[in-house]
Amino acid sequence: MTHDDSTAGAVDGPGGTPSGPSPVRPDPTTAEASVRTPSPEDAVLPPELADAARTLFGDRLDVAAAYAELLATDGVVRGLIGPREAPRVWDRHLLNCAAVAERIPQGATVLDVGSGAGLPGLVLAIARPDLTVTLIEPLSRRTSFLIETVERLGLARTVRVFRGRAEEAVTGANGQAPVTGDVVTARAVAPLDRLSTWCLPLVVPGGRLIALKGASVAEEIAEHADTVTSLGGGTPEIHRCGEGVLDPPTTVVEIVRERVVRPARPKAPKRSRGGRSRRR
Ligand SMILES: C[S@@+](CC[C@H](N)C(=O)[O-])C[C@H]1O[C@@H](n2cnc3c(N)ncnc32)[C@H](O)[C@@H]1O
Repeated sequence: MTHDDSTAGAVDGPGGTPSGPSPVRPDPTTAEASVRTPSPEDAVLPPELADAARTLFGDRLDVAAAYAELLATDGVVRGLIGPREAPRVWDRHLLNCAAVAERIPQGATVLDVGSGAGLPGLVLAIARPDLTVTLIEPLSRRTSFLIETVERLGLARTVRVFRGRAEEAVTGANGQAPVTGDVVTARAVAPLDRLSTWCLPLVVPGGRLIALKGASVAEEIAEHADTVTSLGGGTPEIHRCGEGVLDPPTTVVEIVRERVVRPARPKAPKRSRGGRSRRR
């Protein structure tokens, strides 16, 4: 496959996109589907998803459709999503991500860590023009696509791209100022312990991390609850977004940043008096 590790991994990885093919499209796992030339037709909204798309995007549906087309064509050619994902852009990517908008307060500042091709950050910016969104992504091939897509979709007023890792975004890097957000989102980036370590420092106190997760979210929470607490996070809560609109709804875990915990400073090596070793 020509695509890189990003969004193909998102489907099977810890990010929790729903499994299974779309109900009416031809099976995209066939060899034929994977070698086809990317076509704008792949991005046409399937009729059975039209109601959900209208509900989630409202009068921004035309912008969402333009993004779907960019993902299914340019995004595939540039290796940002796998060719098998092209016919699934609406259900597995756009609608899955747009459902999360219901968890985000009006006018919030949102940071999307590990955006890849813009998921979920760009989708949220499309669905919710009241949000100010920063897409945080370290890989240049992906940030180039993101910057161009933001321009092409006319989103430059509300969306910016931070090129770097989440850990760098806390302090600022490469001439870019540090960023914080009321809400930090992530899909398919890392397990909850690592994700909390990277993302909670980016959340303003009282704000929240919203991570899109899959079916095993409860086990993941049980495994990493202590780490989350040690980082100042509150009790992780599971929510289902888009209930009655999407089948299945999108599962998220939310963690409020309740306390500000500074990272532990590494211990200085013990020095003996007079600079000499106590051992003889
Ligand atoms: C599997 S992809 C998921 C992309 C997108 N969120 C999606 O759902 O399609 C993981 C992304 O996280 C990015 N990433 C990995 N570690 C990161 C870090 N420490 N800070 C920011 N982004 C990171 C990678 O470059 C990659 O684009």
